[in-house]
Amino acid sequence: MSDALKHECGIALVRLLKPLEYYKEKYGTAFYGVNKMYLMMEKQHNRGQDGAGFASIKLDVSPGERYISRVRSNAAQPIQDIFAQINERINLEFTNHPEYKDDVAAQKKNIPYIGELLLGHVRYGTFGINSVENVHPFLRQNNWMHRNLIIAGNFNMTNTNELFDNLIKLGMHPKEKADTVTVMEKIGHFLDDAVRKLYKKAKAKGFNKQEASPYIAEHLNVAKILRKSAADWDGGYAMAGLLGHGDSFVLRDPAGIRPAYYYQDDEVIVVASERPAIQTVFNVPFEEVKELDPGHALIIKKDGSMKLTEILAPLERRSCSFERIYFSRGSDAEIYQERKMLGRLIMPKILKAINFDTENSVFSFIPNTAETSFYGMLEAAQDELNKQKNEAILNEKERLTPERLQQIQAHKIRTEKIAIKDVKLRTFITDDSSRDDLVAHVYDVTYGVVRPEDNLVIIDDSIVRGTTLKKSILKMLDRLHPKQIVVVSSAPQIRYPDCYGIDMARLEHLVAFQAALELHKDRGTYSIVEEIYHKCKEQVAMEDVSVINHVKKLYAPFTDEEISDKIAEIISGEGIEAKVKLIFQSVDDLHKACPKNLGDWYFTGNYPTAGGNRVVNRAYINFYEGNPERAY
Ligand SMILES: O=P(O)(O)OC[C@H]1O[C@H](OP(=O)(O)OP(=O)(O)O)[C@H](O)[C@@H]1O
Repeated sequence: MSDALKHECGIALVRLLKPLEYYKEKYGTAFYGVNKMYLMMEKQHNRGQDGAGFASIKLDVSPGERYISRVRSNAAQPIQDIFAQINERINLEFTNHPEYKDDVAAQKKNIPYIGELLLGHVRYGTFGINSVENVHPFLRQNNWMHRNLIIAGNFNMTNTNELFDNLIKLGMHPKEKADTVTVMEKIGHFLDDAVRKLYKKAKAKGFNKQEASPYIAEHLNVAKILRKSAADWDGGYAMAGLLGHGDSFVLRDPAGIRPAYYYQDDEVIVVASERPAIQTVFNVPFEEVKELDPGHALIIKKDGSMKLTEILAPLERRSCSFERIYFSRGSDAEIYQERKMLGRLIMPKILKAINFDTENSVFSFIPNTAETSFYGMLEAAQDELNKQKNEAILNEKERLTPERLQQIQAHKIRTEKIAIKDVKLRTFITDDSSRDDLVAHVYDVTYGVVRPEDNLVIIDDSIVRGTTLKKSILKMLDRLHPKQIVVVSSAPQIRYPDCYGIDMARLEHLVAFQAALELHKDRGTYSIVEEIYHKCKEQVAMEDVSVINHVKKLYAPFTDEEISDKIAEIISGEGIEAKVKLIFQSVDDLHKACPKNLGDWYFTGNYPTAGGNRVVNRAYINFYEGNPERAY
């Protein structure tokens, strides 16, 4: 959406708890961890298609031997690209050294990428430069093993500038302002500090420099380092890190905005952004994959012991509902039911829009994410039809003939595959410059199933900027000549920017915001736009906690339906012959469907951290002043 660099990504961490020989013996390869990591990343490719990175650490290597490997790619198919590179190198080693085949110790000593500790990352950068330097994991290198830090995160901080200034106050001179660098340098700073203190202690105990290293590794208090580092972070994050000697961690933000799940048995400890990635790759049931609590870190020491520790006092839980609606894979048992419920709950509004005429209505969806909510919508439509049939039978029971009964029973809900998506790509997470063109070409429609007297009911998971509908879908649906097109959004209206990962940074890009502006113009109340601007300006120098979201005032005079109707007008533009009706989920029903993910700031303007209000305030000022900068 504009020009800095943010991340809505997926992470995967694998720690092998047994010696590599064990995996060779049991699973036929010492590269078991690498293979599992490949699958874990593949199963999370929905979270990022712009870049992928992999890092691994070998435990207990001799000085002079390489123990950290990393490979990153921003190629077109980045996950495949990094594993092609990894496999090519491994195969080359085996071809040149057939003697390594059954010698795991030789493999570990001589072949890169193999290791006991592995970290993977898939990146989605909606905008900005997609250079390989921006792809995680990031590395902070040092000759002391335990000072090496490798970071990969699914995160967005609202206060990167403040964090950067705090680093300067610590006397640093960071080489970049990028949020990952800022976060990594912060952890790095406290890691260095902890190492220094432990070295002093070791010295006091009479250890020489060489003896001090294992002492430091053993006593390093990762929780304490994270506590100090994260104290001033404001944002949503699941941050994974490896330390060169073999400790590792994943830290989740105190409001639980970004997701993190883990699983442990006697062979592995695994962490991922999504539960099904773990379930499928390790073939474990739902209940055995646990969610990492907000504000907590999962810390694995080099010796394989694992601890869950509170790092920051948890805030009110406000996990991102957009994860459930769109971002996560719908194969998660809970998410699948939640998406179906979203489709179900919106049915009463649909029935009203089609005047209960199930006979002359075709139900369909915009691929791919909305498919699951379509099934829920269908179940509810089926219930309605059954109700209509029952009523007809009861009304006519005195005069019912077998023919008439058969006629009533023959009535079916009409479902068709109307919209077709020609590429398996997520357009929303494609950078802005190429998106309009992409959405215009990516969809196609099925001809010959819609009649002129039909309502065409089509569900999408969300309408953000409205470009998918305006530039592509509506024009194509109109070529089928239905009487009415009812576009249903399984998500409520997106009215406010998001600054915690699902990147929607510019207010004026949101079609709901544009609709509110138009409504004020229509009603002669446009002066409120300037009033809100002044209120926002007054807040610029305030502390985050005191800032109020004045943008709510822009929407306050209108009902949801008035805004929906105006959006329908905006996206249908000129040239659409069918009547276009737009239906959005209500926020209450969203919460009913997704009770564990109550984070709804993009719909309600109620931000989960203080930084959110600063961001919406800034976004509004930027809009008003025509400033194309990002709000955070
Ligand atoms: O209103 P807009 O700003 O145009 O964005 C909303 C659209 O973007 C997403 O599609 P995407 O292609 O990313 O994913 P999908 O195939 O998983 O549905 C989403 O499903 C909507 O269709």
